[in-house]
Amino acid sequence: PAAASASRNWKPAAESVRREYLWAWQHYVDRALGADHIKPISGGREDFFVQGHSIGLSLVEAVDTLWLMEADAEVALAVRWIEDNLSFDVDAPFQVFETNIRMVGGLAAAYHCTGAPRLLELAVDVADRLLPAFTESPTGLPYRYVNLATGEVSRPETNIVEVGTYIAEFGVLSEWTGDRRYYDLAKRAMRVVHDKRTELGLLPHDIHAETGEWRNRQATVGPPGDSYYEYLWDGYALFGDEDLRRWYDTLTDAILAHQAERRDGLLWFPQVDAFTGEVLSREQSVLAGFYAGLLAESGRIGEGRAYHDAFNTAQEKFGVLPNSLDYATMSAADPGNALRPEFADAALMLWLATGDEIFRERAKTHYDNMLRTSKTNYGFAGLTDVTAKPPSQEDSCPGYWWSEQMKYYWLLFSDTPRFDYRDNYLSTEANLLRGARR
Ligand SMILES: O=C1NC[C@H](CO)[C@@H](O)[C@@H]1O
Ligand SMILES: [Ca+2]
Repeated sequence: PAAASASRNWKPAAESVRREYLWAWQHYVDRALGADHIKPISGGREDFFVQGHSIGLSLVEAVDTLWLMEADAEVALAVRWIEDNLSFDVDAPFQVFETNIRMVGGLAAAYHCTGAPRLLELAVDVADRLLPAFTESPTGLPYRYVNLATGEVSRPETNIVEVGTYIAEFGVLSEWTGDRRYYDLAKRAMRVVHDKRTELGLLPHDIHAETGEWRNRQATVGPPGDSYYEYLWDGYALFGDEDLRRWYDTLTDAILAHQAERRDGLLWFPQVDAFTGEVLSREQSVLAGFYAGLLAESGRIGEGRAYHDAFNTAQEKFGVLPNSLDYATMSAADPGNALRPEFADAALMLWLATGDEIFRERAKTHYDNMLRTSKTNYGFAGLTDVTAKPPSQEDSCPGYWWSEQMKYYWLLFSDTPRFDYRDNYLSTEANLLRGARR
């Protein structure tokens, strides 16, 4: 990357990230191998998708991170576990969105990095088990749940994230297998949502998969709006689909016109009524912070910088960002932090887009604060209150921790030869679907 300014020596930071990750990985292998989650304080195991039946979520999420860190023995162990143990023939309803971004995406990224054929077979296997959610829907908007063994679909009360966050994972499956069904089904759902935008060009976030009717009035760039917008741009960036770019630009122009607010020189994105533009809430989920990176990736660099500046003001105040803050009062609306990665996600995207060292500095602060507050007996723990002294931990470590922030820090600090810094793609779960240099 064209790091214009003379940058500091980032090697020690990169070595710290790799050391801490492999330390946590070893505890997962020793105490929770095959579990969806390790419980980092007690060393216990925890299920994510289906209570009582883990499918190795954290392991699948870790493969491409381990590979980028050149931890090849650990990659071999993880791939071997998947080849020997992973089966999606589970008679239970799985959430289609989470299963896609984590398992389809995790397996596709592992295949992209290692080339192990079983990984692609399993990505296709689980994607095929998700398809009834799309093909059974009268509108093309997928149901929220599908039974992976029987194909029974359920829960049509859904949202634009859970109907519109598939094109990256489904698109590479279509590219790698030649079967266009995945791409076409993912794109159709995105078109339905775009075509239902309001007069202002805004989108409410809740929708019904059977009637196609909006179920609320509020628009947000946070959950459950966020990755719908992200994947419009990503579908263009990955596959050159001009429809997706046009839909993205139409909706983004409307967001910048009606859903942005400058306050005390900082740029924020309040929740607004999609039909009238009235501001409904100035709470800002920490998950919305990814949007600073998306704006920068998609040519709105000034706005991307400004939004990251806003979240950085909050990081400077809180140390560890709360799950949700109210930017009118800069107070913690939800004082927990479930090890959310979005600030680091956006820092990486902004650094790749600008080469500006400030984003590496901000990500280093994010890492240092996480290390100081979340590290515990057998790994890294979410926090129940970032404002407590010291912040109070909870016995949980989410699957995305293994795929997201530690990978972002590693890519920002290591300059690893295994990553193409000029031509790459990381999904909303940070799954590497383009740019692995084997
Ligand atoms: O898009 C996502 N939303 C929620 C998680 C991280 O906060 C993660 O699963 C992913 O980044
Ligand atoms: Ca994301």
